[in-house]
Amino acid sequence: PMTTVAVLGGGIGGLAASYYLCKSPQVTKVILLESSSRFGGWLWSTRRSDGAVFEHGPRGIRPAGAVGRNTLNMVEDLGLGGEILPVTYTHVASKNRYVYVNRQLHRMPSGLSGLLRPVPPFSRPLLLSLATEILVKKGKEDDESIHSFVSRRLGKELADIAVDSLCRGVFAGDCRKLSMRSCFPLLYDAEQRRGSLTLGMLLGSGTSIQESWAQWSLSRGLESLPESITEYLQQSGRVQLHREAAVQQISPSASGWKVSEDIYIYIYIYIYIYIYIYIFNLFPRLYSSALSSILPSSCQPLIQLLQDISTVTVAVVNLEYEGSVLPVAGFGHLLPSSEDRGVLGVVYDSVPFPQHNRPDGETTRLTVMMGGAWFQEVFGAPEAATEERLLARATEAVRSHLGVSTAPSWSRVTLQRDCIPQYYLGHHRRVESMRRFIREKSLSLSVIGASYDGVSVNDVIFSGRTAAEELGAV
Ligand SMILES: Cc1cc2nc3c(=O)[nH]c(=O)nc-3n(C[C@H](O)[C@H](O)[C@H](O)COP(=O)(O)OP(=O)(O)OC[C@H]3O[C@@H](n4cnc5c(N)ncnc54)[C@H](O)[C@@H]3O)c2cc1C
Ligand SMILES: C=Cc1c2[nH]c(c1C)Cc1[nH]c(c(CCC(=O)O)c1C)Cc1[nH]c(c(C)c1CCC(=O)O)Cc1[nH]c(c(C)c1C=C)C2
Repeated sequence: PMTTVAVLGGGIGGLAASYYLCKSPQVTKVILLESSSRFGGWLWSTRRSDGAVFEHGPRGIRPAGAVGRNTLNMVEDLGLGGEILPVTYTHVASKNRYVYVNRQLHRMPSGLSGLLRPVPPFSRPLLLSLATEILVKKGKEDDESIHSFVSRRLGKELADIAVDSLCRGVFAGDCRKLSMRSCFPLLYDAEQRRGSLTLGMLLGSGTSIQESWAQWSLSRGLESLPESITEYLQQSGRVQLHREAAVQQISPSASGWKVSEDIYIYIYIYIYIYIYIYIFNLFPRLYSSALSSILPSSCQPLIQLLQDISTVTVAVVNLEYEGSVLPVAGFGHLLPSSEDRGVLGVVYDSVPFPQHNRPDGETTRLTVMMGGAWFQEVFGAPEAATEERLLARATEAVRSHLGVSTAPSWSRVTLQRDCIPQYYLGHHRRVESMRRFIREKSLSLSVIGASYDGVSVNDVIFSGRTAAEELGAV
């Protein structure tokens, strides 16, 4: 049957779902409703008039695996191939990874020598941890925190320092609460299937082809991606794009869903209500809680499950310094929660992407990420946090971690509220129950976006594709 599909939310997930849907002969019309004045959600870049580019959301996309290849195919299809800025595995930004521990920057162990001898801040050679890991018995729990899983298999020190900081650099979250199974499904599977992470890594999953890029960006910033998808959708002639169209309520009707937002759109959508309308929820700024607030009370169990997925707030502080000020080269450094609860890490944007520097003259661009699961504890309520205070804390971190005592020549503070969903223990069961409820009630609804099956840009785009495929599209 020919269908009209409503996509709620024009973040990268909603745009990707619309992109795949509009390629399907089965879908006659797509209506994309975005509450804010721009599409792209967290993909948000500042392009200064002098040519410098700063990212306030994601800054590097990793091309590995099927989800990574999928995004690159989309990028090529959109004609953005010529704008890709790749960072190879041999680039210093890929080879050098740092943690700031005991008031010092430490390069993370790498290569053979890094495996064989202990490298501070670690007291054991990594090889020893990996070798003994093979002998550790498989866990019996259905779900386990990342910290507990890694302490059990690789030792407490790696869990406290390396994994604690890694989780802050990906989820801005607390590895003692995050679920191993939902956050790192490949490693969880390695234990389940091979009984060991080391063996799992050595034997491989059999599918990954070694790629030469560690990550990539786009010459005018990652926001070019949602911009290009929007253009593509406009040109397709099959997608109606609406900005400033916040969905307030959706309710089931005999033939699909009734979608209501502000008056103008309400009337507009109403015309299409008698056609079968599928609703894709694309993850709202308020994430799962935004979907829960627009669902009817007949969906109470679903509303509850959605509300149980929490999110964290991150303060993103972009800084520009005159001259080449960094004492080290790498992608950036992370801090374990034992070192500083408020500052998650610092990205050395100029190292992987010097093309985004101001073209005339030498500058260094850095981004300090703060808060996350510790936001409230350190900075208080997000609405009360002032830009001045966040900026002062960020420049102080750059001074003490990297020895840069000059003041930045340019800065921008963005408070990204509720920006990263947290997959706490039991997350997989919540998502399963949600999908079961939708199936059992035969609701023509798909839930996609960062709240469910992965938080990276690649995962979110792939979830849009999967939902479109389930509708017979693609
Ligand atoms: C600071 C930061 C850094 C990141 N870094 C990386 C990185 O380096 N690499 C990486 O892969 N990923 C990164 N991510 C993750 C990635 O950017 C996000 O997970 C992804 O962009 C989420 O996309 P989404 O479409 O699910 O949600 P969103 O981007 O939140 O989109 C949802 C959209 O729905 C709209 N909306 C909300 N409510 C309604 C309503 N009622 N009606 C209509 N519209 C509504 C919102 O305005 C929004 O535009 C980062 C995220 C953040 C915040
Ligand atoms: C959802 C939010 C994400 C943030 N970054 C990523 C996502 C999906 C992508 C990402 N960032 C890092 C990894 C680890 C794996 C790897 O290959 O290194 C992934 C998948 C690590 C990282 N993130 C930041 C830094 C400085 C690093 C260390 C890099 C390295 O060791 O090479 C910066 C940073 N990005 C995010 C946050 C919250 C953050 C905090 C400092 C968001």
